[in-house]
Amino acid sequence: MTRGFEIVSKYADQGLNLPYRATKQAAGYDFEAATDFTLPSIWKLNFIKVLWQLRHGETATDADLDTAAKVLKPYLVPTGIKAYMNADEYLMIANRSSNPLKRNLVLPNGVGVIDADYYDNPKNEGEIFIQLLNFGIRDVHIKKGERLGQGLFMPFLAADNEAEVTTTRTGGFGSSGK
Ligand SMILES: O=c1ccn([C@H]2C[C@H](O)[C@@H](COP(=O)(O)OP(=O)(O)OP(=O)(O)O)O2)c(=O)[nH]1
Ligand SMILES: [Mg+2]
Repeated sequence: MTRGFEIVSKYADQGLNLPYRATKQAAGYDFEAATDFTLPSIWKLNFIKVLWQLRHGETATDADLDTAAKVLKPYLVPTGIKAYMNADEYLMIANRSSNPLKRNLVLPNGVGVIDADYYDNPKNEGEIFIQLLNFGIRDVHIKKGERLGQGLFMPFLAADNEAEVTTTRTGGFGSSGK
């Protein structure tokens, strides 16, 4: 076992496809969405707020801003996939170049880094999520099976004289603290 992909147990009977390379020499394994998913436009509420303000001369309340904040954030789109790899490797998640052009979707984290110790973590079994932000003016409806992004297995190097790291990964997305 060197590196590869598996389906997360809770998706076992959902007919998911493992990530795959679309052409002979493609570097990235394309990941599909595990479920239908809606990515709200980050502008929508802002437009409504501004129009409301222009028409009625009222400023937005804190409650309005809280509602807007729910939409103005990146979403974690589930893939139902986990990846195993050697200890000196990681899986880089990159956007598909067609996503910004065709669907106004960007990876707000630039690239995603899937650590080798994320695999089978106790919190979510190592499920990989693709973080996406919809900068278009309309909501984007993703269908199960649509390709969201690509994963590239990469080697990494460690620095000299590094203090021994003893912390075990328990999850992702801020699990190791601030
Ligand atoms: O696009 C991404 C990025 C990360 N992850 C998962 C795998 C990764 O191993 C873990 C932690 O990612 P990272 O170290 O980049 O985020 P963090 O904010 O430092 O979280 P943590 O404190 O859990 O390390 O979250 C994803 O599923 N998708
Ligand atoms: Mg981290």
